[in-house]
Amino acid sequence: MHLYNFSQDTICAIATAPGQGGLAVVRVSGPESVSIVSQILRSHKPLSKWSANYSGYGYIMDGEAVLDDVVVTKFVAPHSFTAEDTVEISCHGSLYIQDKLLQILIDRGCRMAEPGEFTKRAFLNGRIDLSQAEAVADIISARSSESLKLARQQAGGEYSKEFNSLADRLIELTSLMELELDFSEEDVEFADRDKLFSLCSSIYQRLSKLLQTYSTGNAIKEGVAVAIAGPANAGKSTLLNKLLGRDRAIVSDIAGTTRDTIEDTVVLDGILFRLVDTAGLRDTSDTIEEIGIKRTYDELKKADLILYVVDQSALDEAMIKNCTPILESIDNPMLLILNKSDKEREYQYSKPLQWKEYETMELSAKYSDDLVDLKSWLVAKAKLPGNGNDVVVSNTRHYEALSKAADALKRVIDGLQMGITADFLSPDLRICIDHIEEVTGRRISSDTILHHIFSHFCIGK
Ligand SMILES: Nc1nc2c(c(=O)[nH]1)N(C=O)[C@@H](CNc1ccc(C(=O)N[C@@H](CCC(=O)O)C(=O)O)cc1)CN2
Ligand SMILES: Nc1nc2c(ncn2[C@@H]2O[C@H](COP(=O)(O)OP(=O)(O)OP(=O)(O)O)[C@@H](O)[C@H]2O)c(=O)[nH]1
Ligand SMILES: [Mg+2]
Repeated sequence: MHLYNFSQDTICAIATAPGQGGLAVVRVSGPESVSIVSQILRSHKPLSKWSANYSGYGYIMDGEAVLDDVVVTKFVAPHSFTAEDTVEISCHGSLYIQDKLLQILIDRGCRMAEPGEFTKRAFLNGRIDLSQAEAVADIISARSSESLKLARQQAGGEYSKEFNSLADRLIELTSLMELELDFSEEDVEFADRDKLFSLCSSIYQRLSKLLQTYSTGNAIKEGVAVAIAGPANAGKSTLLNKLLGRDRAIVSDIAGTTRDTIEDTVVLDGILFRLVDTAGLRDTSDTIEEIGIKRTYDELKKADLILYVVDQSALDEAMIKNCTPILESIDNPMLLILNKSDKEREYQYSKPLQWKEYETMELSAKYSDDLVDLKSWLVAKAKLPGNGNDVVVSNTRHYEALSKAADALKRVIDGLQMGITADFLSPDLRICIDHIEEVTGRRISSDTILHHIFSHFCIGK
């Protein structure tokens, strides 16, 4: 671990959103923060004399002229977000003032921060681990209470503790096994095979359980993708508009109204949904409509949830015949919506509806006031099981690392069952530990991986 491995450079960036605002915050972090800012700050006493965590009023000077009056906060290492000396300048949010202030800081020896560099420093200086650093980015991009909850869980200690303790249990075991290798002549067993087996199995089960939380966890983080599909004229766009609470898509009684996919978001019960209205499925000779229908099939594959809408009043045997193969090809959780419940059925089909196995809901997209049951269905399908405090994996990097860890552990378990000796088991145990430790970054030293993670942050974070 690189505890208090302070960087040499002093970096600066605007931490607030780009553009004009009421205020803007410029952050400066690194060993020269205090001395650089004190050169351009006129205040009741020199910045170097301010106590830690103190905020005070002053003037930023551009040579002899006042650029702006500001509030400055001083943090003293290691008690700051980056664990370095940090100075924050809260100025008026004019674009000119922001640019000029950065320019002055750079002239005095600061370097423009790279995206995520403040958080990267917090990680490199040991204030937070890698999964906590990633959680900072998730907190910033959270758009719903549930995604914020996941991000805050990962930002807190519990998430990392789970993975560090799994790794620690395996490390203890591996050390015992590797001890055996040192005494291989003597044919001793330090690590009891039965205990080893039950420990590996229990960790494997835990990993599998955590991996299962990913699809829902990631959907909550990114927004749950809901495809609205079905035959032309079924009322898909009407349903989209009703769920959004506004007229987003064009509705008409002409079949083939929607040609391209239309996407918009809505938050239901704290969960962000990405609703995708699609081109109605029907045989067509229109080239553009055909492209739209191909997109519908793509959306059906990508969606987390599918609302398959049919006009129950217009259902006849031909339509049932057209829809059945599509319905059968859908693997994702799906709700079959029998729309236009306000309308009488035009055609009494001879056989009972053969779609008994599908979850079905009858409604009127056009005339019902509120689609309470449908909204509850969406929320129930998107919610995570459990009490809300369980560790949930929502980060793709973590998911990949944990999948590899589980694969390696599976090989160990299989090997134990076959009575394989310690020298063949310990490499896979090591691989498993390394992958688990990738999550919290105990085992990440690669600059490429770090660069990849932090370059996705905003500048100033
Ligand atoms: N103005 C401002 N607001 C902000 C941040 C910031 O950096 N500056 N944050 C940035 O993300 C978030 C808060 N995170 C922070 C995390 C740690 C420390 C800090 O100074 N920690 C010290 C002292 C702790 C204490 O006094 O209890 C430490 O950990 O030693 C500050 C902010 C959100 N709001
Ligand atoms: N009576 C009744 N009419 C509805 C209902 N839902 C939609 N409609 C009508 O059905 C027609 C088609 O609605 P749309 O929402 O455009 O249907 P669509 O499935 O998006 O159609 P395409 O985009 O062509 O695939 C419109 O005239 C709507 O007003 C409903 O619940 N009851
Ligand atoms: Mg439509």
